[in-house]
Amino acid sequence: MAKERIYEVAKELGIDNKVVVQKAKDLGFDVKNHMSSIDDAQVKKLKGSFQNSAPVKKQENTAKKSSKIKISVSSIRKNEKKSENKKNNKPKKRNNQRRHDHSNNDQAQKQGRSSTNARNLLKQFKQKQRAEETTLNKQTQKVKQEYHEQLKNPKKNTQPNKEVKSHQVKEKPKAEKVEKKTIGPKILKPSPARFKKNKPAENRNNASTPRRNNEPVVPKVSLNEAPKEERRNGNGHGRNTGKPGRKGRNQFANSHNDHSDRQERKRRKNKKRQHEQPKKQPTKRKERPLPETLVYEEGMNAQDLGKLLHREPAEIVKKLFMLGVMTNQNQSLDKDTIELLAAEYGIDAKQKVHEDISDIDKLYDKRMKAAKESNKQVKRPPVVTIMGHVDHGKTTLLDRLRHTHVSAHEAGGITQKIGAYQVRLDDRLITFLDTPGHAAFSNMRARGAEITDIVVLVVAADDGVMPQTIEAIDHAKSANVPIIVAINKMDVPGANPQHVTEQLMKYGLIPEDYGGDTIFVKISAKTGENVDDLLQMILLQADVMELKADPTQMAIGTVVEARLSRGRGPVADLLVQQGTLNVGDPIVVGNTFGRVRTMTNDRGRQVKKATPSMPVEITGLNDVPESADKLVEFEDEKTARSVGEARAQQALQKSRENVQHVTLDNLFDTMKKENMKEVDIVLKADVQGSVEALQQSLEKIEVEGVRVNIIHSGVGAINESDVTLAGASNAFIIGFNVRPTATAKSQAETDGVDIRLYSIIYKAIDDVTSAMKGMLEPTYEEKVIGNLTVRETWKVSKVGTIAGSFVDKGLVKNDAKIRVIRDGIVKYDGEIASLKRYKDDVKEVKEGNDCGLTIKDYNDIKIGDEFEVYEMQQVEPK
Ligand SMILES: Nc1nc2c(ncn2[C@@H]2O[C@H](COP(=O)(O)OP(=O)(O)OP(=O)(O)O)[C@@H](O)[C@H]2O)c(=O)[nH]1
Repeated sequence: MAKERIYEVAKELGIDNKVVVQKAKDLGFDVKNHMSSIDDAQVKKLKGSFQNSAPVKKQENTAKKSSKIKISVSSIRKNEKKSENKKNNKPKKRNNQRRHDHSNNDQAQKQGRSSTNARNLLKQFKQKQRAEETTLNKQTQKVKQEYHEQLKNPKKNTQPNKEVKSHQVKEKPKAEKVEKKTIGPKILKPSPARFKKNKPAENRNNASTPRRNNEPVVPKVSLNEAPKEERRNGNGHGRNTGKPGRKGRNQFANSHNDHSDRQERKRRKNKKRQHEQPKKQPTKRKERPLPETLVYEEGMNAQDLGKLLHREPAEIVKKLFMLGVMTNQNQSLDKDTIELLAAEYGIDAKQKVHEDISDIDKLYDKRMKAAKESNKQVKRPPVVTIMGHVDHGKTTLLDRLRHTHVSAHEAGGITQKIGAYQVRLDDRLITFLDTPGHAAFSNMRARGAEITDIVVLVVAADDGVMPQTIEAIDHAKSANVPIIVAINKMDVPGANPQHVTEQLMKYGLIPEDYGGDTIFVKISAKTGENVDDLLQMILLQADVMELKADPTQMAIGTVVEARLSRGRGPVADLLVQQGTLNVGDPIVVGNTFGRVRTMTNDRGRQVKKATPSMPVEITGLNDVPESADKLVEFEDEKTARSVGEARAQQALQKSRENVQHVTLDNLFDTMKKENMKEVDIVLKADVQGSVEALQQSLEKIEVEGVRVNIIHSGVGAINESDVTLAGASNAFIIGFNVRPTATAKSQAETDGVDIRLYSIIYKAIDDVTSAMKGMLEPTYEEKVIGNLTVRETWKVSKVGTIAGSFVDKGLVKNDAKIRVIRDGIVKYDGEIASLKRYKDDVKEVKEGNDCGLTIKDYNDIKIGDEFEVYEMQQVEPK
């Protein structure tokens, strides 16, 4: 049996689905909605039931349609009404009339007239609608004309009628928009596409008429086309009032909806995609082979080790668990555990050695060593220091060299005081340090700078060997620097070079003529006699020493002098020792850092680079370094900065700590700690005989392979030079029947140099021997500080006997020692346990006061006992 669905029946009848469904339900059919099916009989019955009512429905529909039209028309009229003056009641009446007609029609529909009537009715409505449209157009035309007039004469028509005003209000935004678009030179013609899309009617109208500036083209169009637009838009059948605000709101709502819809769609899509795609399994780390050696750092955790071993941290944790170490991935592991783990994996473990880049001394030494092993080494100029006794002609010699051998060869060269300068001889350079004397030399040495290759010892031929000559010899020897003797003032009539030579031979400087290896040159700094020979000899000595450097590596050097310049900031005169220093290089100098900003040579010329042994003055450091500070070039400024800052911090820390020099007291410990093979001593005595006697005795001392080495000995008071030398050589000073000068004493205190003074030779020898054997015990002496008498005693349980005493003489201290004397016999010798004055614990009680005291482990105190209070005081060795 054929079945039909309700909606099919409704379609056939031209009736609304809902009505048909309801009817079917009324007829008792089992239907739920318009999709429910009914059999033929039911179809017939249903259709039959609509025999009479169907036309009514159709009529209803028509009525609905007409009502829609009516709404449309009424809404237009409503708009119109707004724009028109409300005083005009005529249209209202007409409307009322129409409404009346319409209600009549409705009534007729309700009374169930035929479909023909309905169609007629519809026709009537359409006619009316057209008629109304015509009226509306006429009115619009009128408004348009008024609007034109107003635009042409805006001032004249200051009081437009309400109708016009209403239209203006309605169209204002558009008009403004257009005016903005059309006025002014910058206005561009709107794109045809957009124009067409937004205002098709306008486009059509404007096609024939050329547009002029300020011509209200758009208002004309919009006014004309407004109703058409409304219809065309079909926005709620004329419900579009044309109000920009509302339209805007709708647009916003729509766009908002669009946006949220889009988001919603996107979200759903993503969700779907997520759903579709099976969850990605975490990719398993590729199994890579274990390293041969595990280079670890203490404190690494399972994650760090996992990275090194190419294993999952979880696996490491598991392995450790199996080894009995309970840990998690982030827990730091100790050395043993890491090595155990490495053993479990069957690989070697090696702890990473941290290189402290802030230790520039190490870096300096490393580069120095690398340069010496380099095959890119080239000859470098020797660095010379001139030493000698006062007034023997050091400065004169330096000046002569500077003026003759610098100016003569370098055009326009006037030497600059930059701590060092270079002289030229036969196209070879020699660098002279501009600070003569052994003090500066030893100061540099004391600070670890050994920049001098050759010492020129100036001895005046008319004066001979003097104390400072000897000091200079000792300083040079101590630094292992070869000496070239320049016997000066040869022009002076009383010059006796032979005598000088003989004197110097006593100090181990044997000329080649006498079978030695020391070069002697007889010169006159004043006249310049043989000065070239001296230079030749220096170069010869340099050749013997094979002084070379590698200019290709990163630069290292040493500061000769440094100062703060007013306009240029910190300035350092330095000597490049290895590599080449360039302008712009990041450097660390001592505890300062920076970039080489400018570089000036000894002739005051700006240079771009400095090669080995070349003295230059540089700027660009953040602070003033000290002389003898080391310069080390770095790859980048960042590292240089961090190293410099770290060093400055360390220096600050160090300055707070006391630097310990070798003293007789710590000699044994130092010997053991520093694995010393020689104990260096500076020896000073009142007479040469004592010096020799002491020197011989001291040099005979030998304790477990360690010997005494007298680095300098002399007659006279201990002076600053002795202290400097001792400080630089980590030696101590022995003075026999001599005293240090005031300045030497204070310098020794500052530098921590130990000075021992003796008047008995064997005592000095004993002390040194004992110190070397580690047996030099400090000597103590008993010193009685007070006497007391016991006047009262109290026995207190847990405390013992308290002796109420009176201080007869001196004082009593709570940490002093005490003797109990009864009838002249010492009854007990011990320590004070507590000391009180009244009820308070006190540190000391002075003469004429009462006090209460207890004695450690002794309670047999009686009234009338005497106490002798004493201290053990260290006695300075005499
Ligand atoms: N006749 C003569 N006089 C010289 C010679 N060399 C130096 N003099 C003089 O000796 C004096 C001292 O010379 P300096 O060069 O100042 O001696 P110095 O060693 O530098 O002295 P200090 O700086 O005090 O350590 C000056 O008057 C010089 O003119 C020389 O070769 N012949």
